[in-house]
Amino acid sequence: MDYILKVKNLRKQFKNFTLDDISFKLEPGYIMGFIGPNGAGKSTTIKLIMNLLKKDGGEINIFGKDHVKYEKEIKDRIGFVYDENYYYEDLTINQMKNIVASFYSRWDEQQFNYYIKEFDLNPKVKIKTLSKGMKMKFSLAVALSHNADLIIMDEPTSGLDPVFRREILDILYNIIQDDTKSIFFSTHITTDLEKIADYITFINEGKVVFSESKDGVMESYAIVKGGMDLLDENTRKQFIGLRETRVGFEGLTNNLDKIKNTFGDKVLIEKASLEDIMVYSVRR
Ligand SMILES: Nc1ncnc2c1ncn2[C@@H]1O[C@H](COP(=O)(O)OP(=O)(O)OP(=O)(O)O)[C@@H](O)[C@H]1O
Repeated sequence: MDYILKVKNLRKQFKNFTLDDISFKLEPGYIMGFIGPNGAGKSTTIKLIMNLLKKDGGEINIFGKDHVKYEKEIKDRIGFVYDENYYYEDLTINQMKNIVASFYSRWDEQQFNYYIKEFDLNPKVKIKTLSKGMKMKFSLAVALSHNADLIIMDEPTSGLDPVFRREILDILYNIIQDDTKSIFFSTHITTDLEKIADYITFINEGKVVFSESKDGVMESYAIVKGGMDLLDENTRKQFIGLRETRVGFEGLTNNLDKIKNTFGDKVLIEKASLEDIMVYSVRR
């Protein structure tokens, strides 16, 4: 199997945080969402993949090659959107584009002009006058205009209105249709991932909780609702996370058979959303 992105046993140690043994793989033609609470290590992982930070251990292969040894060649094929973009604020969109375009061997001017128009950006205005959302649109236009085979984005939809977010999701979905390109992006907007992601990698406190197909995840987790009288020391342990109120409890499980055995039809079982899975897993 050829992977576009392969991260194996990745480690990075900061003074107060350790990214520990992170592994996941992404094949061509798929979208992987990268989720986790604030401070889980998502941006750190993305910076390590992009070699903006030096890893302490593990392997990162992109297009089958080591990401440091072949950095230049690899980055030519990556469309990167990052939350702290490093643009020259005094330049106009067009001037900045001319600089950025020179770094890419497969820059597509026509494509860029298409996106600038589509995203309602005026190429003559200075970067510093752009709103947060407009800057993100500019970054996206650049990332999508050099025929990248892998698009890596750190929270690309934060600060974007719902209409434009939907438009971006459609664009991303279209990009992977030829089965040769892949997209890896972090987000807190889990409903976006429910719409377009094929795989979900969930990290918490620097560790991978799971990295699986979205359908597999959505099938294996469920929300269980019932009366407080059903909970005791033993039954509590069957849940990944629990929320208790005066009227009853809601719990997350990934072992429905066991839950059905224990509670029979005394509980109500509902589908879990990605947000449920994240919230209950984090607040054990
Ligand atoms: N350069 C650094 N030096 C020391 N600690 C760092 C550094 N960069 C990040 N950290 C720490 O690493 C942890 C993970 O941060 P990171 O930015 O990767 O999280 P995140 O999952 O992207 O969070 P968010 O959702 O809030 O963006 C945090 O505790 C942060 O303080």
